[in-house]
Amino acid sequence: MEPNTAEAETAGDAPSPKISARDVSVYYGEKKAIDNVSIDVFTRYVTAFIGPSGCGKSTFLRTLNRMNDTISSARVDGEILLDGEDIYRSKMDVVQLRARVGMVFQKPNPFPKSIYENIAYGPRIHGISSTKSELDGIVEQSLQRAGLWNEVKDRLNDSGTALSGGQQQRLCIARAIAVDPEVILMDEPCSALDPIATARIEELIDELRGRYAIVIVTHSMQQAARVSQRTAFFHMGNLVEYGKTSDIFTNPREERTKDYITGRYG
Ligand SMILES: Nc1ncnc2c1ncn2[C@@H]1O[C@H](COP(=O)(O)OP(=O)(O)OP(=O)(O)O)[C@@H](O)[C@H]1O
Repeated sequence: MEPNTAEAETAGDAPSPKISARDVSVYYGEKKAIDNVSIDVFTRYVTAFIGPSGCGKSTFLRTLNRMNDTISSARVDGEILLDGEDIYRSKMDVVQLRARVGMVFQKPNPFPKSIYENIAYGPRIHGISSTKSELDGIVEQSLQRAGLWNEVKDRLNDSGTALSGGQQQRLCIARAIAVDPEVILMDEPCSALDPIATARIEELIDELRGRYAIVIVTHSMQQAARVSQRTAFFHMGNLVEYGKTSDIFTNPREERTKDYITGRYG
C-alpha cells in the first residue's frame, strides 16, 4: 500500500529510511547554503529534488555521500544517517561510503579508458571480484542493468569516451552499479543529453528503482513528475515541502511550492 505522505512513512509501519538527514545545514565559508534540512529517503523510490537555481539542491545532494568534503570551504552541520549510522563520523571510510552511495554527474564523465575498464575498475579496487571470470560477469551484468550491453558487447575494448553522450551517461550509471551500491545520487543526469537519450535514461531510472534508493536533482518539473515518487521542493536553502510527487504537483500545501510549479518564478 502506498502511504499518503512521506511523513506517514517515517511515523508508522513503513520501511525504515535508507538515508535520514537530520537538521542538516551546509555552509560555504560564512554563507549558509542549506538551512536545517531534515528528510528521509527510501529504497525503491525515486526522490526528486527540485527548486530554482541556487536554492541548494546540488549542495544538499552532495552531503548524502560526503562529496562536499572535496570543497575546502564547505562545512556540514547535523546528521546524515545511512541505515541509521552517521556518515560524518570520523571512522567512516569515505571510499566505501561512495561505493554504497554512488553518484552520477551532470556531464557524463567516463574514465579515458576502455568500456570494460570503466566498469571493472571499481569492483577491482573494492576487492569485490577476485577472478577474471567474476569480473567479466560483473561487467556484463552492470552493462545489462544500465541498458547498454547490447550496444557495446562487441566493443568492450573501445574507449568509453568514444560513445555518444547518452551511452556515456549509461556507462557512468553502469560504473556506479558495478560496486553494488544501495543509493544512487544523480545530479541533473540528463541536462547534457538530447530528448531521445533523456527518455532512455528516464526509463532506466524507473527500472533501477526496484533495487536502489535513487535521488535525482532536476531542473525539469516534467522530469520530476515523470520519474519520481517523492519530490522535495527547495527554496533559498530551505526544504519547503516534501511529499508524494503527485501531491506536490497537483495539491501543494505551501504557497511557495505552488508559485514554483505554476511557473511564477524559477
Ligand atoms: N563551491 C562553492 N563555493 C561557494 N559557494 C557555493 C559553492 N557551490 C555552491 N555554492 C553556493 O551555494 C548556493 C547553492 O548552490 P547549489 O549549486 O547547491 O544550488 P542548486 O539549487 O543546485 O543550483 P542549480 O540548480 O543552479 O545547479 C548558491 O548560492 C551557490 O552560489
